[in-house]
Amino acid sequence: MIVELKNISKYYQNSGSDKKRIILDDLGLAVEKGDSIAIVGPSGSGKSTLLNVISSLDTVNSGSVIFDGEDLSKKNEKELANFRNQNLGFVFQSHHLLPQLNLIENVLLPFIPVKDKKQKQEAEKRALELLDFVGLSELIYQRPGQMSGGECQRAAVVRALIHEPNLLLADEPTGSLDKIAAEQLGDLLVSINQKQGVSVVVVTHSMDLAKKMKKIYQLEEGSLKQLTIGNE
Ligand SMILES: Nc1ncnc2c1ncn2[C@@H]1O[C@H](COP(=O)(O)OP(=O)(O)OP(=O)(O)O)[C@@H](O)[C@H]1O
Repeated sequence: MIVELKNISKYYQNSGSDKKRIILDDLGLAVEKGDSIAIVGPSGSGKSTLLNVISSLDTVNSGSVIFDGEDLSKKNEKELANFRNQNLGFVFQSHHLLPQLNLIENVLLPFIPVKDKKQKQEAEKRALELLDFVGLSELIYQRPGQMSGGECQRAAVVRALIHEPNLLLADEPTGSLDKIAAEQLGDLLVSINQKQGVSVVVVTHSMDLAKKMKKIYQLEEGSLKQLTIGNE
């Protein structure tokens, strides 16, 4: 098991009243090693909140997040930051590549502070392998402005994988892509899961993307219900 959410509740206090707005209600979820999971649900149902709870970027009112057997609520901020750096990769709706850097520089950005020469060389080797894996080898000296939206988003996936995370968390990764680029990105997430052995949790409005994952959960009224249409 990679992550287990146990009895998670999260609410916001409505301003000016005593009423609580419950977002996650005694929710449970298990992410097994090798899983690929889609979370779908209406807008505002709490999908991004749930993803942020998994990564401990957001706090909960009760319940626990267990990652590789460790309870994340026992960690302080610095330990949590280290934990995220070591274990998680993130992809968002926008690629967040820096426009003034070329593709390879963007991907290797996390390694700028690293002093160890060997570690830097290994990162560079891995970056080139991953860029080849996602079909971007030809573009390594291009800047984001010279690349398509789909290419930028695939580059963002490479950047998320550069430090070999166990779990990739993606929030609407195809939200700003056209149909063909979205299809390619979905297929890329599947091959990362199957060939690189990275577990994937993706939040999406797109059933086309969700159906590529092994399991699909619908988030509604604070709870998750597994749908039977996953690709398992
Ligand atoms: N800091 C906050 N204070 C109060 N309410 C909040 C806060 N952050 C989020 N919410 C509410 O929590 C609910 C869940 O938000 P969230 O972004 O997780 O939904 P979502 O399912 O990802 O939505 P979408 O599909 O539209 O992106 C929303 O109704 C939002 O207004």
